[in-house]
Amino acid sequence: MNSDDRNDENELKKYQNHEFRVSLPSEMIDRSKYSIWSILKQCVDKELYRFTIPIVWNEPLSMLQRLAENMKYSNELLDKAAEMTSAIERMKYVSAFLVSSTSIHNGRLSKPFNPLLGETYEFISPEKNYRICCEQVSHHPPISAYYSESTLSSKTSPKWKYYGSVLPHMKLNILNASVEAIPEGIQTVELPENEEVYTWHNFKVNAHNLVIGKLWFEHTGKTEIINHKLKIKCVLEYKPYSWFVRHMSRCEGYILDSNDNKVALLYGRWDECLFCTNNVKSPSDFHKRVEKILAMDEIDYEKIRKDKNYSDLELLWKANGQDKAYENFFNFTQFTFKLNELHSQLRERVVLDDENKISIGPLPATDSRYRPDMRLYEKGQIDEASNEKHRLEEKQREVQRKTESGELEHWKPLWFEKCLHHTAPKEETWIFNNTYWNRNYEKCPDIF
Ligand SMILES: CC(C)CCC[C@@H](C)[C@H]1CC[C@H]2[C@@H]3CC=C4C[C@@H](O)CC[C@]4(C)[C@H]3CC[C@]12C
Repeated sequence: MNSDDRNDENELKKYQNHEFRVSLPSEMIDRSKYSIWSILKQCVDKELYRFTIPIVWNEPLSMLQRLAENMKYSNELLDKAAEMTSAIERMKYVSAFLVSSTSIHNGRLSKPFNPLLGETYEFISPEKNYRICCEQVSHHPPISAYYSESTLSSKTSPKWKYYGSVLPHMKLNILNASVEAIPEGIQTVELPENEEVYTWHNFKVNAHNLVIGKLWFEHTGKTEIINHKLKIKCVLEYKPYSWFVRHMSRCEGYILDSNDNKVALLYGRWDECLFCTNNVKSPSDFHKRVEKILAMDEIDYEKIRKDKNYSDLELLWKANGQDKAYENFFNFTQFTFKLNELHSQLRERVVLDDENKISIGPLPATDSRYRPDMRLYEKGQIDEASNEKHRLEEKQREVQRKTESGELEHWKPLWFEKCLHHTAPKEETWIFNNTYWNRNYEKCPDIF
């Protein structure tokens, strides 16, 4: 072993043992003086991304980092999906993964920073069992693409892949003072060992009470997860809050086999837990029994497992109750704090993992963690952050002008390519070209 190897080993240990920060450098400021409505109401019939919303309504993360957050329960649920021997069971865990990814955004009443064109973000889980790479591939309209994979492999390919793109259309509803964000774009999970491809579209998000009262967000709508190989489907619905029923965040659904027969029922809360039963005879009885569980002050999952009234119930997913949200820190959790931390191993050098497969750092200059405006905002330097944000947007506009006048070549994303989806008919998507992890950043643009 030469000294370089030893150094690598030490660096890797440092990465693995790195104690991530447990809060942000500064608490968020009081927003009550900044009316968001006075700005939003000018945006009727226009796409909201064309308007500058005061920076105090932002959270110190970019949309790319928000997408990386969807990974929080991936090793629990996608690993499990990949391990199941029955396709119906696999579908259950892919569905639970979608629900778990919604839970992460609960209570996050701020707008993430709009990524600059060419901005990237990578996150390798500290346990090193998955990695994700995101890129802002279009500016107007804003499109963020992401690709993630398990770094555990089954034979030669990763155990699972999860990728897609998001274009958040924001629509304003003047009458009830709400904003609706409709994410366009197809999301895919692949389980290579079973040669299965699952796709779906994300739920929309409604922001209520923008004028008076307490701002709150709600995910609603219906979606279908399709296993294209076996034609198995899961239909999932997030119910809007209704004053009459007074139920929040309810999520219900069912799984259909290839002959369109219901083979399983799902019910739960997208911010808390998801239950399932194979007894499809009486959905209303199933819903009632789960409602009883949800009504408990503190759900005792251990007790439920042993209770014979619930013997047919399967708990597919529950939120990690220990990871509490910090109200003074934009409702971030401990997991969220990690996302924008720029620790030395990410900055300085290449570190290889035990099998010399995964290199950790250095980051390209386009990584969201290097965004100066977000860094200032995180420290509570609001005015400086706002000026920097303005400077970056101006810089981006200048490049755009030069592109339009032909002075500069048209920008092509570096790590993703737009094409037709290989499995879902007629859908356009962005596919990862698998070159990012070679860490050759020569072509990275200067955006910050
Ligand atoms: C008026 C202001 C405060 C409105 C802010 C709207 C914000 C909260 C909206 C706009 C776009 C939305 C995002 C659109 C798409 C996705 C992808 C999905 O997989 C998880 C939710 C997520 C990440 C949404 C989270 C909430 C979101 C960021």
